[in-house]
Amino acid sequence: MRVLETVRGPADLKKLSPQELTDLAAEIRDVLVETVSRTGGHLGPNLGMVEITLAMHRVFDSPRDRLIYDTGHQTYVHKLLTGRAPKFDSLRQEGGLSGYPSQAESEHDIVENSHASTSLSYADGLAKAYRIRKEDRHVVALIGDGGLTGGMAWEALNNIAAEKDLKLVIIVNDNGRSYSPTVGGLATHLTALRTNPRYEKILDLIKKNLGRTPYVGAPMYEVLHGVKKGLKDMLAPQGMFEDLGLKYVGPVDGHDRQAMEDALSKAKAFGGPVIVHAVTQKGFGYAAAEQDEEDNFHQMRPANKPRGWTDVFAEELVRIGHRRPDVVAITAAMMNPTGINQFAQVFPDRTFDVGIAEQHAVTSAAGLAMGGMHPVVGLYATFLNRAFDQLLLDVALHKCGVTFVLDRAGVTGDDGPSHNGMWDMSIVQLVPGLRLAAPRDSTRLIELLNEAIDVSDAPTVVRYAKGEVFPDIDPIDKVGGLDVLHRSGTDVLLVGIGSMAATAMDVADRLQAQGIGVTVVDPRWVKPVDPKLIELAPQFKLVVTIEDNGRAGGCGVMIAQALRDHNITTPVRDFGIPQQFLDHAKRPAVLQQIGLTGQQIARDVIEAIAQIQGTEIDEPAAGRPGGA
Ligand SMILES: Cc1ncc(C[n+]2csc(CCOP(=O)(O)OP(=O)(O)O)c2C)c(N)n1
Ligand SMILES: CC(=O)[C@@H](O)[C@H](O)COP(=O)(O)O
Ligand SMILES: [Mg+2]
Repeated sequence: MRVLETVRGPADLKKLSPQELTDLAAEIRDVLVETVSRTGGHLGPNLGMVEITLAMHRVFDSPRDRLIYDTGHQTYVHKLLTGRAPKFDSLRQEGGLSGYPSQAESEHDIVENSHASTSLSYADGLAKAYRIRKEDRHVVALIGDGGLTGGMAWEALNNIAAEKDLKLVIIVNDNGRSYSPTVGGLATHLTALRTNPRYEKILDLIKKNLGRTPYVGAPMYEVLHGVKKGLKDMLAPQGMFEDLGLKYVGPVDGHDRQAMEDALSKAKAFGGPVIVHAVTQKGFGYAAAEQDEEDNFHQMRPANKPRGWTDVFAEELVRIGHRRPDVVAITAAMMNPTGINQFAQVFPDRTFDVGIAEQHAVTSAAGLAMGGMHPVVGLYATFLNRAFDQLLLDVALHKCGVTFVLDRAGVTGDDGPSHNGMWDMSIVQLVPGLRLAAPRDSTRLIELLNEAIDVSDAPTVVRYAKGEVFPDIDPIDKVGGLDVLHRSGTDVLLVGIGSMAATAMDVADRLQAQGIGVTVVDPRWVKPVDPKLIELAPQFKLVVTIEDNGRAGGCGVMIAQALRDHNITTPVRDFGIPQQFLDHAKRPAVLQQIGLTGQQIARDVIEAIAQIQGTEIDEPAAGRPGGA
């Protein structure tokens, strides 16, 4: 029987011998490689977390002691050790294990949000609560070197450093990478702590000399190895953590389970905030991941990935860069995933990776614009949430010409509720002067990106979905700023927004088959509302909008408001993502669940038209969230 099969929870770990623990680590790595290669997910980060997670669960008593993981993408080992090994095959599958912590899955899980740099704030709050309630519990927060480049982490550290009696252990999992190598002064400092030349030289000297002394030498070196941390503390440059007033333990070899347990036990005994600096390698123990230059298999990439929206953007941005020397690109630690790496290869001096620091990225972009540049900020749509105030009052208030390119907009699916790009078109509606574009295909993405960077007195946003780019849908006509995509009558004016234009075409065909005349338009620029839409609406019985964004404050709501503002009474049905947190599943499955497929929308529209005409329909549509 495999050791892993004997581990039904953390308590079982404490009974294992050193050899069994070594065997267990190897078994876990085999399971990770075999499963994640099939299901997709974060293989690299989790291969780097095997010994650390074992040590965490052997030194602390989860769930009495709370274990918090920053971003949460590195919790597969935690899941395997907390009773979920039998279900691990269902990772990231619909109805299966989430790729992130899930309170519904286990009492050992607490933070579900996959947005980085939040763990220390949760830990600060939790530890204060236990102190007030006089509960003798530890809080352990694991944060990566990438997570530490986020501003929230430093806000939290500033507070934690002042609370000398918080039972809080912070493990910095320092593998030197976010996706790509971690950037900035912090990364440099962590490297200094990790590889202090004086320390390494002295240690090598001791190792060499002692190694030559028979019998006594080797054991003596082991003794020194045990005091290695002390040596390191003494020789390493005073860390900023200690300058902050935080107790610092390390650097510790994060793949040496015993060393990690010793360090965590020391930290636990301290009884106040302690930072344990663990040095690991992303992808450790699996050569293909260790040698993967791009991102050490941070996120499994399909072998033959089809041409996607990101590729179209990446190539066009390089073309723009050649003709517009004022254009610069900014990424928040996601150079490759956003496609900005191609611009960086050609224009390295005009590319800025600011770390996982979206707020800084946006306000720095405002500064760059004030200085005469035209920044293009590449983010995942969901991560713009974090920089709303900066967009509103640093960029838009000053009428800065900054272009935001939001990838992974709409339902992304696999990465769970906090990764869907379902809030961006709602929050940008609130920004005065901002212009929002939603391309339906690659031709429109290229057009709209070029139109956006020509706007120099307001923020512009271009947003598109995850994955494969949709086939071009050429317009049959143009009316003002509207592309007319289908024309079979004036019962329904169907506004297909961005990637949902293809769905709108499907709906139009289904309605036409039922004798309902439809005109499908794509506004391309969805904010401000195109005056032509307002002019056309009275000619129709019903206006229908379809968007891959939350319905609350979405484009549909804004179009309905614009019609009301012009005293137009044509009713509007807005279809979008219901304002819910959506469980992980593949995108098509989620769209089906929320009623955002052509068939479901067509059925709702037929019902609506029947109500308007006062006629009966054969089979009333079953109620569904997306069309409500
Ligand atoms: C606010 C935010 N921006 C970007 C991301 C995308 N992202 C996911 S994991 C990751 C890198 C995390 O690096 P690190 O914290 O060092 O953890 P590691 O993967 O190295 O273990 C990034 C940038 C995110 N989850 N949250
Ligand atoms: C954890 C994280 O934020 C990303 O790694 C996330 O998994 C996005 O994955 P994609 O790049 O595949 O959309
Ligand atoms: Mg890292």
